[in-house]
Amino acid sequence: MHIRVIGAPIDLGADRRGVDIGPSAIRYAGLHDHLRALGHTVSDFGNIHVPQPESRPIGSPKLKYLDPIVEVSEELANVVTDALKSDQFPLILGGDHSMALGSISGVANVHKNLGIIWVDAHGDFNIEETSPSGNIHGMILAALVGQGNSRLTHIGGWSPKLNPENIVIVGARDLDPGEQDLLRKHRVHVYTMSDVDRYGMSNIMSQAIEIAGRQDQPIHLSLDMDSLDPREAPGVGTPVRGGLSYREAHLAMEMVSDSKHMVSMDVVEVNSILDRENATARLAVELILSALGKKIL
Ligand SMILES: NC(=[NH2+])NCCC[C@H](N)C(=O)O
Ligand SMILES: [Mn+2]
Ligand SMILES: [Mn+2]
Repeated sequence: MHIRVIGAPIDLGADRRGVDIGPSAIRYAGLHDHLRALGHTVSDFGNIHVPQPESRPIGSPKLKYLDPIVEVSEELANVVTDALKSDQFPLILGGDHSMALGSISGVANVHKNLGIIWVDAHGDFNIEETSPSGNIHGMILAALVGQGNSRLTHIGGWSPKLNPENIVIVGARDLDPGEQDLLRKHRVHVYTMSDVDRYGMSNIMSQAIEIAGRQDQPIHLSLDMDSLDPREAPGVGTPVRGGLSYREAHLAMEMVSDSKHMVSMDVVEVNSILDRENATARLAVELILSALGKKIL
């Protein structure tokens, strides 16, 4: 496979600075060499341009940095669409999760019935009215199904990008009250950490792949590193206790790889300022490799 690495050093969607270094930290952890050792060819687009928060007004406290986030999303969507049209597999490195608005919009330009596996402690299904923070990284999935501010929903001039019934969230353990109502109302499939505890990751992922990949649908995998337990992934801005174990996360990635449905992937929320000796970035590389075909034997 030809993998196109695309950096999205965005921290406009989250409160804490440090995720803007994520793409660099993940590259520094040896991403390209490891991918090549797996037999892939790799090219690197570099990073898309993201304005510094200090250089732009924050705007409404309910939708912080809306203008620059929309600009970045438009650009990222185009870069991702171009990669897919050149038969390349886009691997997008964040940045906070707001970058998935651009990446998934770009994939949706090419794949009309797209399934999503969203591995995350959070639902990222808030709208302006339900968000406790005004941080846009917590609103991205809702925007992609056409809910919320019309500038977020209409990246590329069209909406909705996703059918909520094609979305599966795995690893959820911190959902805001209004966000829970929205997830139920739109019938998004949510596997919480208690589901993972009860049924095991193997069962959960078989179901997730069946739902997101039904009728041979392509799957986009969005991996938020805060899905992992903070003991494994300390370098994230919004850590929540009780997350995925090291092996549960690897198994999830291995099963997505085996499904052969995945057409694109993002890895987000690596916060290098909060990380310990790049451990979270190194774990991100390991999980990318499992998702892209690495086998123990
Ligand atoms: N991508 C993330 N880490 N999202 C965290 C979202 C936290 C919270 N639900 C909010 O809306 O602010
Ligand atoms: Mn997230
Ligand atoms: Mn999260």
